[in-house]
Amino acid sequence: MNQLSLKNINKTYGNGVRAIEEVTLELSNGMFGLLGPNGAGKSSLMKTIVGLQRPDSGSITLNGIDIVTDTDFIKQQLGFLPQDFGVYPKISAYDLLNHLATLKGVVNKTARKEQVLALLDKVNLYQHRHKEVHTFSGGMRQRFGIAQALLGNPQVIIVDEPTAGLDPEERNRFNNLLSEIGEDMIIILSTHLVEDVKNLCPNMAVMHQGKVIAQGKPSHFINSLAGAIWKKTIDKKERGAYEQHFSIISTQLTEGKLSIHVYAETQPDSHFELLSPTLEDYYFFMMNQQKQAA
Ligand SMILES: Nc1ncnc2c1ncn2[C@@H]1O[C@H](COP(=O)(O)OP(=O)(O)OP(=O)(O)O)[C@@H](O)[C@H]1O
Repeated sequence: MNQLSLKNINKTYGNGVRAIEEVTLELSNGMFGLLGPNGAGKSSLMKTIVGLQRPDSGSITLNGIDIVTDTDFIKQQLGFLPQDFGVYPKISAYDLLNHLATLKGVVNKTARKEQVLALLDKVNLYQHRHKEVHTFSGGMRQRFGIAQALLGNPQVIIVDEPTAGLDPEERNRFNNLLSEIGEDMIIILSTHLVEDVKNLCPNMAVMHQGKVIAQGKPSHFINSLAGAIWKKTIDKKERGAYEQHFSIISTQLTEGKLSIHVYAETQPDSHFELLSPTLEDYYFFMMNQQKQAA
């Protein structure tokens, strides 16, 4: 069982933005969802774990080894699928993966060929191995990204917003691939999509303005709101009045009417219907609390 421990991580950029503030997380094998709105600090945290930037303070260890100072160790043990891969050179998927495998230190030619073909098969790109990666669809590129992240059998895989821009079918396929590989290693999925975390991750954390504001199991978070999420359909014009009297955590427009979800310990009025809370409700509840505290 792998153990990744982050203790009191801080990072402030040169422009004064405090992107990571006292982040402490404990992760072991399986998928871990890091959820938060744009700008919450997820990418900054990922880059810090990967070793692309150093934290100002705090420690990160993988299986007891300090990976902030021992960057060679983390490079061998880690695969990264960044938010933006940049431009792909005009070479085939096989040649590119083979080249990346060499960079990752897989020196034996036969072993490298075997690994590259096995990975292309794993991510369902074997039949496309002679095509150039820049001609791939978004979903194929992301699956190729997973193949390169898996080179060298890493213990930790980090994927940053991997399904952004994918159509629902490609997103589903990509998520299935993630959950298949997720059992024997740590996979960190950084995303603003609550649904992806709900479907894939047995453990998660919520980030907001550089801080971890919640960490635990999605089911635990959902249960913590049992009996307290209420729904009512109102007229759009009534929104302001409801906002004044109730703690509205989310709104949804359907056929010109507004469906509101309200957090309340008791039934706000007899027209409110009690709901079984979802992870979306928990996430919006937490975001709402942060807004109120600000
Ligand atoms: N290199 C940098 N220099 C200065 N500020 C930065 C830098 N990178 C990120 N930031 C700022 O740090 C904060 C956190 O950004 P970060 O990209 O880590 O958030 P995020 O949760 O990953 O959001 P997104 O999903 O939009 O990438 C933001 O205010 C951002 O503008």
